[in-house]
Amino acid sequence: MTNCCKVCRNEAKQKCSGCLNVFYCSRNCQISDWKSGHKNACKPYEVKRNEKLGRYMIAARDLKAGEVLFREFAVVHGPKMISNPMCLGCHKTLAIQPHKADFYRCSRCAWPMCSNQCEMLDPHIDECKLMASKNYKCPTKNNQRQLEAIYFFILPLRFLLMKLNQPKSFDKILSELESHVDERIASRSYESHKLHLVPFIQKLLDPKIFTEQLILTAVAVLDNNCHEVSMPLRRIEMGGLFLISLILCHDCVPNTKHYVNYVEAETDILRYQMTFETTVPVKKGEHLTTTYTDTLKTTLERRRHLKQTKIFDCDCKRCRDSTELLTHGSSWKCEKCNKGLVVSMDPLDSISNWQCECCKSQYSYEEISKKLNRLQIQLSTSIKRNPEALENFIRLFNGEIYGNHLLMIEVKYMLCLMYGNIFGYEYKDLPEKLLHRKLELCHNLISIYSTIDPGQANHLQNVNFELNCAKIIETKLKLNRKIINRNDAMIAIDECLKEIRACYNVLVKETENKAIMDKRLGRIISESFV
Ligand SMILES: C[S@@+](CC[C@H](N)C(=O)[O-])C[C@H]1O[C@@H](n2cnc3c(N)ncnc32)[C@H](O)[C@@H]1O
Repeated sequence: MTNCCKVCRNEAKQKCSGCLNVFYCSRNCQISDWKSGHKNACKPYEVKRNEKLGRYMIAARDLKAGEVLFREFAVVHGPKMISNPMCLGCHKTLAIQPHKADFYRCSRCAWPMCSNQCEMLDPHIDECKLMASKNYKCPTKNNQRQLEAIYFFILPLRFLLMKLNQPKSFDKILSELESHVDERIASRSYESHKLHLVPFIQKLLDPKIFTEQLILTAVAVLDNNCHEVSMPLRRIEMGGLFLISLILCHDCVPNTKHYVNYVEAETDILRYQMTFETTVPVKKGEHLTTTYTDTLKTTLERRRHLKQTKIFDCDCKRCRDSTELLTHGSSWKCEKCNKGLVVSMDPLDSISNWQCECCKSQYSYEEISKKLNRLQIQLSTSIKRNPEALENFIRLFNGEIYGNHLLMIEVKYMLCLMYGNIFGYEYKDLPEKLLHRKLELCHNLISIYSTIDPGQANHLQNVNFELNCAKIIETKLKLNRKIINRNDAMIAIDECLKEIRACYNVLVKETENKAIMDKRLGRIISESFV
């Protein structure tokens, strides 16, 4: 069957490379269609709506792993409610310089800043003028906790200022975005916003326009829809409202990932660019999903977090399955028979009993929660930078929790990154026993991550990178012992380097990772000469 040009209906051989949905006979026809509307239609996703999810996204065509779905900038961004001291101009985390008594402070509103250049940056100018006009000066706080609390109103204020500067956009956002404001009324944070945030904002903005209800709804919209903008190397830690990104619905096994890159632009507001891309192939019509929580936490923790922050009960395939898709990521070992695994009798009911799959003994929800808390505290007090302490943790609790329990997996991930890389455990110093331990950890982690956060997701790529590094070292050992010949060793090492480069290419799309990844790649390349 021949294809017709979308513009002139002549025979056409070239497909639009963006959406792969339309054909053109010539570049001229493609350009004219782009200008007359294809620019907006040419997207790899479509937005749909249903009763349960509100708006959500589906794939507009078959998508490969690693395809960019969209890139966008935040409409508003700024410090989280509790924030490290940060510059309100460039948003870098601040520390008081040695031998100085205080931060540099904005000459008009007295907020901590990097320097006078940051005073004039875009997101700060409007709030600065407003605060100066109301004679409001940032209070000087001495201890860290007080300092962290002073930022609570900045992001809501920036969002509310849109009502004055871009009223149509603000009203559209407020009416379109889900806030679950009515369900938030019973929460502690709602009460705190009502008591502290509303009166504060109303001192700065006209209470006749900025009513209590408007302010509380705006904050609920932020709480329900903001993404984190986290760039540790740039010392950036804040929140942002990304209007396309927020449409993706949640799944505890997502098929996309996202990252924020810093893009040079004229105004500061354009600097933090969000990219969403697929991590696995997605068929046309399938939901595009993200995670609103941490995929590497247990079902109880993920569902509790989603209920508290996004006000819904997750019933995805992973949450519905008490074995978490056969990974047993939440399972305990039975104390009674010492044989079976203990799983929730109804994972969608957070207070249901748990039961041993083997001897059928039951455990209450309280018992299981207490155990989990105890182990979490124990882990947070283990010296996390020390492999011996982490191996001890595994030995100590091996009898209680299953080896694939996500708390164990967290510890194993730390160990897998440490062996071969940190001082005292670099490959040149690593005993063979620990090299084999690293290989074992990598295989174990890959089997779990491939199920719960598969494809091009960062944890899996990191572990695959590490696995192939360890395999190179193992190959060199075999060569030294003449277990394999030089030619076979070179072929095996080449295969590993191919895998390592593929992981590197995935991970460096997030430019924050580049410097670290370059170092990791450089180290293993220098180790791989035979
Ligand atoms: C960031 S918003 C997503 C976009 C939103 N649906 C809209 O129309 O603007 C998050 C909200 O979407 C809904 N949602 C997303 N994923 C869901 C899921 N897996 N199950 C139930 N509700 C979900 C919940 O109401 C949640 O509070």
